[in-house]
Amino acid sequence: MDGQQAETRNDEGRDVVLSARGVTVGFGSKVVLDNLNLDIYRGEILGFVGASGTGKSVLMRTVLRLLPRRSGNIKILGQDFDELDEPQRNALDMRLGVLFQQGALFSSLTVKENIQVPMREYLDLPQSLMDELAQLKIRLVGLAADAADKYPSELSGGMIKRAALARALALDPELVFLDEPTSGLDPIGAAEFDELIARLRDTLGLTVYMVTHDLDSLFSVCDRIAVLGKKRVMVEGTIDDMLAFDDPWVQAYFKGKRARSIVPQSGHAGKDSLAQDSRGK
Ligand SMILES: Nc1ncnc2c1ncn2[C@@H]1O[C@H](COP(=O)(O)OP(=O)(O)OP(=O)(O)O)[C@@H](O)[C@H]1O
Repeated sequence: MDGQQAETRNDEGRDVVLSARGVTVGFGSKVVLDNLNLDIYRGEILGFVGASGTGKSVLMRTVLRLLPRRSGNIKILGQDFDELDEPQRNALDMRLGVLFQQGALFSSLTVKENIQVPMREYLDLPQSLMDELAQLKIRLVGLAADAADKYPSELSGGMIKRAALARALALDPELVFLDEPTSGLDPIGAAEFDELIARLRDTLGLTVYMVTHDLDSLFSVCDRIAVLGKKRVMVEGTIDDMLAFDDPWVQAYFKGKRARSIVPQSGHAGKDSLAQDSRGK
């Protein structure tokens, strides 16, 4: 099977890069996700929210095959990992980038060496070329060239996020998973990181799956939002869809005191108008 050619269009002609159907995940007697469905479309930034402990990380880890699922089907870029052999799985893995919470850089490796970890794992390149590629990624995420030889302990929180993003982009992925990328950053650092994500999406054509608690991120860069609750995706769509959705948590989240200072509450909240009202003002 040629994975690159797999059909990924849905009935409406949209290019679905990730499709989860009937996904159930649990631990012992505890069911965390029950019959969950989700689609992510090519080129979008999908913001994934939900109360603490609802299973956002569990879903991301399940999609990345770090956790087993009890049932259901997940297709990424038109392919189901369960149906692939090892070389095909590796080829598909190379098309995905992941930024875990807290950056998760290897503390004993420099930034350059961290970025080269996936290159070493999946590619066979001469060191000089890997050095050049690492420098390209470092510039791409807005770090200075001399960050290459620094260790994570020598970097600020914002620089660590950028270095981790550079590592996630090491293999030029099509789909990038970001787990709370702006957590721990000050508002200006968070806004700059959001802008970087949006710019990379625009220039590289990335699709971004972003778990976040950051209302500003949701309103300034996300094209669509999915809300996890009651063990499934309760609602997915635009801000207007969120504002109109009748659920106490969704209402409190999108119409609460903090949201009121960010989100236009009158409906027809286009993303551009949201961006102006958000942290970037
Ligand atoms: N390996 C595990 N073993 C047992 N229970 C787990 C495991 N991983 C997660 N859980 C449980 O699954 C539920 C969902 O956890 P998860 O970390 O996905 O929540 P979350 O929505 O990402 O929360 P937060 O927003 O606080 O990060 C929690 O009740 C958690 O205790």
